[in-house]
Order: sequence, then C-alpha cells, then structure tokens
Amino acid sequence: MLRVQNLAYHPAATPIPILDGVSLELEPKQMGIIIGPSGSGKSTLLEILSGLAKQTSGAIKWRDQDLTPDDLRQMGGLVFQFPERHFCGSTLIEELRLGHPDIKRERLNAALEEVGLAHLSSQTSPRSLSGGQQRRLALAVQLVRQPFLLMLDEPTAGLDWSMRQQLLSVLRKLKTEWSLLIVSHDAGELAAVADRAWTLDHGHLTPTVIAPTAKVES
Ligand SMILES: Nc1ncnc2c1ncn2[C@@H]1O[C@H](COP(=O)(O)OP(=O)(O)OP(=O)(O)O)[C@@H](O)[C@H]1O
Repeated sequence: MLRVQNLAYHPAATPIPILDGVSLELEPKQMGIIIGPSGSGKSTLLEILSGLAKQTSGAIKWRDQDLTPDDLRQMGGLVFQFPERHFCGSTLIEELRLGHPDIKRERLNAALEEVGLAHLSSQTSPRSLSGGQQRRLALAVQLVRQPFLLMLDEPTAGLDWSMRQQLLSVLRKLKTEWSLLIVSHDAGELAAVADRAWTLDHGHLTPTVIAPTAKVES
C-alpha cells in the first residue's frame, strides 16, 4: 500500500507552500485520481512521488518502508502529459529498451500485450502509431520496469472520444495488476474507472466522491 503522510513542499522562493499536509493511501491494484485546477500542485506532487523532486517534510511509504527519492526513481513509473512528444526510439522495441538495453524480450512482449499493442510489428515506428496507441506505448515503456506505482499526468488530454475509450479500457485492465495514480484537471470519464478520488486545491488534498460521467466498455 502507498502511504503519503503529511507531505509538504515549500521551495524557498515561494511565500506559501505549494503542497501542504498532503496525506493519502492507495491499496495495491487500485486506481486513484487526484483532481485539481491548473496551478493546484498536481504535477509537483507527481514529481515528488516519482523522485524527481524532494518534499520539504512528510513521508512517502510503501507498506511501512520509507521511500527516498532514489527509491522512488527506481521503483516508480511516471507517464508525463503528452508522453508521445518525448519518444526517442525509431522502433517500438527501441523505445521500450531505452535505458534498459539488457531487458528480456519476453518482458517487452508482456508489456505490449498488457496495453493491447502485441499485434504490432516490433519494428513499427512509434511516430506512425495513432494518438491512442502512442499513449498506450508510453504506458508500456513504464510497465517494462515493473513499477510499484504507475503515475499518469492527464492521460486522456488531447485524445478523441474513441481513443479515450481505448485508453480507459487499458487502464481498467492495468489496475487488476498494478497500482495507478492519475492527476487531472477534470475526472471526466476516468471517474468510471477510479476506486479512490481526491481534490487538490492550492496544495491541500481532500478525499472526494466523483460521479461517473460516462460508462466505459470493459
Ligand atoms: N520549484 C518551484 N519553485 C517555485 N514555484 C513552483 C515550483 N514548482 C512549482 N511551482 C509553482 O507551484 C504551483 C503548482 O504547480 P503545478 O505545476 O504542480 O500545478 P498543476 O496543478 O500541475 O498545474 P497544471 O494543471 O497547469 O499543470 C504553480 O503556481 C507553479 O508555478
């Protein structure tokens, strides 16, 4: 279980903390969603949970083990907003192997299978994929590392209805195996898949109940 306890982030340059007293718990194989307007601190929270920034105070634990930024960088998986803009590989297999040249082919295939891209040739160019397929590839890139927590920043941004439905169906499947934490300015269709929800407002996190706006095909 992920435990975030009383986390604060207050860079010296800002008069008030960007995150203050943030606490949450997320069970394994659950999907949590954090909803907040622009500037509420969503990306900052994901940066801290993925070890790219360090909190000023508070703890991040997996079960009862304290996790340092090093642990979080190694164990977590962060999918940025518009991840396709950061693709570097010229083929699917190159993209999946970036930074992990020795990773076994079986694990790459398993990750592609999990996101519904196993039918594609491993030599396909990531740039030739549809928008929805590119988002799913970005998920697979993180899944090959088998993260304890998969974090996604606005995963459905810029996708049309049909691509969003594909992605939601993949997220629904992924949460049977992994823990997922999503941040978004609007729960939208993600509400139908989420098990837990919080609102982030000016760096303060509170549990919330979200009403599903649309049914998602499983
Ligand atoms: N290291 C930093 N130093 C100073 N200010 C910062 C720092 N990091 C973030 N901020 C500020 O903290 C606030 C929250 O930023 P953040 O990007 O986390 O919000 P967000 O909810 O993800 O917004 P958006 O949805 O627009 O991406 C913003 O006002 C931002 O300018």
